[in-house]
Amino acid sequence: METVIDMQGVSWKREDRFLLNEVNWTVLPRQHWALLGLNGSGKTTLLNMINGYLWPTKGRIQVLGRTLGDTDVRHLRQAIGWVSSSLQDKLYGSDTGERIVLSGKFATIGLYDKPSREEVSYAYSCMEALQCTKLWSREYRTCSQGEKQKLLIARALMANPQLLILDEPCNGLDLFSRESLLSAISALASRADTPTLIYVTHHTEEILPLFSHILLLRRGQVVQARERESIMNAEVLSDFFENCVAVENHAGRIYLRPYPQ
Ligand SMILES: Nc1ncnc2c1ncn2[C@@H]1O[C@H](COP(=O)(O)OP(=O)(O)OP(=O)(O)O)[C@@H](O)[C@H]1O
Repeated sequence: METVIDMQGVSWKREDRFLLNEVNWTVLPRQHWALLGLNGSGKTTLLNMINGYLWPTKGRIQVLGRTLGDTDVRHLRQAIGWVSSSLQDKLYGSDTGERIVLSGKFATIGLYDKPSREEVSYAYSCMEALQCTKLWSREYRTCSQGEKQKLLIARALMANPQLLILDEPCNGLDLFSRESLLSAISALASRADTPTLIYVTHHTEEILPLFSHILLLRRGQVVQARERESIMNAEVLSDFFENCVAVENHAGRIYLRPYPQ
């Protein structure tokens, strides 16, 4: 079985400091992973490696069966959707939801080619997957943060990726927009043709039960990379955060409280 991601002994050193240190991580088909780490733990650095934007100082990386260094990364990137909020401000505010999503097919900012009828219908189905078809004719600049995130994910689906990285998608969302986005992600994951999902976050309660595995990253090192059940408990999470935390489980989601010593 072809691995989705396979990192072995991956390190990245800058200015005498290891920003990633001996990272081993294997993602298999039909797994969905959450990547949990505090600010500065190395999550973005890791994603940059997976997408071939950074080169490891040491170690080997395979993504979708292709070894980085041995493959055309531009080709590889077409099979990876990387949704991060940094893209939000680059898109044209006057474009409609339809055009924003369709532009994902061509990986362009703005739409320059006339899409076929099939492409338009596929764009609609991507928006259905994200429960945001009501944004079809809406100007992008009039969308809320949560609506923009849904459009960006639908846009990434337009290229039919095998791997979809959701990079802190709930940042800046209020409680209800966050729940609406998480519910859309949950619906997306339940579809038969869903790509492998990697969900990057600082917050355990965003890690929906659909994420079968969790990688805990701290100061550039993998602390744990295992099934969610063996990670989402007070003992492992207190050890990981180096602070005592109490956990509350609501519908399979884990809410943390700092625990007075
Ligand atoms: N090009 C670089 N040169 C030197 N240090 C860097 C470089 N890029 C990142 N760093 C440092 O590496 C560490 C990890 O950064 P990274 O952005 O990967 O963390 P992160 O987990 O994504 O953080 P956040 O959750 O805040 O986005 C940080 O201390 C950062 O300052």
